[in-house]
Amino acid sequence: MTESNPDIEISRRRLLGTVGAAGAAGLALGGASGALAHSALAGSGGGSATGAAGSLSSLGATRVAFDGDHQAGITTPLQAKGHVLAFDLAPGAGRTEAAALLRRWSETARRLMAGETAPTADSGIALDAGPSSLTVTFGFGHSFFERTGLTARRPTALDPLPDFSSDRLDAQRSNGDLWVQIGANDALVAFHALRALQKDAGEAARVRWQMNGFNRSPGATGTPMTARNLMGQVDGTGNPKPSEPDFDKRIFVPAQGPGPADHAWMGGGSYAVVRRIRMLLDDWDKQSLAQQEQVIGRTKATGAPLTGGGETTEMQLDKIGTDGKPVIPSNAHARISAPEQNGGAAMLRRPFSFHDGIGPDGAPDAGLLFICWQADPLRGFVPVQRKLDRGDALSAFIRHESSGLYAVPPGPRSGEYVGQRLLEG
Ligand SMILES: C=CC1=C(C)c2cc3[nH]c(cc4nc(cc5[nH]c(cc1n2)c(C)c5CCC(=O)O)C(CCC(=O)O)=C4C)c(C)c3C=C
Ligand SMILES: [Fe+2]
Repeated sequence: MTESNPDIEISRRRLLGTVGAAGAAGLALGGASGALAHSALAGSGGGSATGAAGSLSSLGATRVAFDGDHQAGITTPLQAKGHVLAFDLAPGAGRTEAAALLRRWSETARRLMAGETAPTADSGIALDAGPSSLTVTFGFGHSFFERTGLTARRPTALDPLPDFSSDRLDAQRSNGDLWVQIGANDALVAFHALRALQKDAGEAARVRWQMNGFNRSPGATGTPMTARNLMGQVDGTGNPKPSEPDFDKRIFVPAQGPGPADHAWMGGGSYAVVRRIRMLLDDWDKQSLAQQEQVIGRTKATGAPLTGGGETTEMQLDKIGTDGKPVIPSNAHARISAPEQNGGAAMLRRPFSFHDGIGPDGAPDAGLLFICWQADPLRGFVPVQRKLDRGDALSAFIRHESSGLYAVPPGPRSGEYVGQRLLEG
């Protein structure tokens, strides 16, 4: 709260009124993990958050913890609104400026995620709203380490992704020194955070690219369910679940090693692969329902495998139909990307949809801001994308237009800033 701004103080009091009976103290969700870790990761966002708190009366009241073992925004349920952006350090800015920036960003994120105003010159955009499940997540790109003289501490997992034959990447909208992901269940809360963080960057860093995304609003469906994408598919079914014994091992870098001591700062962190994937929706919509379902290998209505059952029924990949062909086609997206087809390679997909208007050809510039999380991209995204690149039926309907890989350090301890163990270790 800025003491110099009486308007903001008044609004903070109003906000506490909004929080109401649930009580502000009872709304901080996350605890040790720094984020909600409910099973319905891709479900309707606040659905599981609301369930956890029981008596929440307002979607805006839900709060995700900033401090914790892992940064928020990885296992947090999908939020309705997202901004993802990359910054490059300004010419002349190095490790000192980067450390000061991460300190400012962390202070701002910590406050905004708690439903407070920005530390300096709050814009007022989010006045009256609660934290609305706001999360802010920070990562480092490959180039950050040269800029800051920290190449000895750069993990090999951050080596550039290989080229894929179907890539149509725009370098201006790819990579970057620093990456920020913002998610919230209210568009104004999300934009407020975006403005505050951009102002914090000051002279130290410039926006390289920025993308905006969305998901279904919590409460839009009768019961919380797995998300749908802009092709209309149920998307997220096969995600690893936090309740699975190997979840942490797949998604987070082990707290102790196994790498050299120089890389220990990433213990508890994760790697984010970020891809703007355009959907060729006019071509997709020309396909019959049966054709669309063959492309994925699952039904459109429920997301159940074509081999039968419900959404969470295992796919029977060896089941042969009356025509003598596999019921789930050999080039179906869900078959090719399944962990059992990729030596166990798995990732946590946590995307936003995007729509950036209509192009000159009348086609929507829309698709998926594909964001996936893993302990090691060489055991997650890379082998799966290599295989999809060679023979995915979905390839005819999508185009990878930008790409980034970021080392996302662990969550901060109380009073720490994100990345402190790298920048001051
Ligand atoms: C390299 C990783 C992947 C990319 C890129 C990707 C793009 C992409 N996917 C869909 C839609 C669906 N994907 C589904 C499953 C699925 N996809 C990947 C990986 C990538 N997808 C994985 C690992 C899985 C899970 C496989 C499994 O565990 O069986 C599905 C099916 C439902 C589900 O499990 O989520 C859909 C639908 C789109 C539209 C897209 C690019 C725009
Ligand atoms: Fe997929």
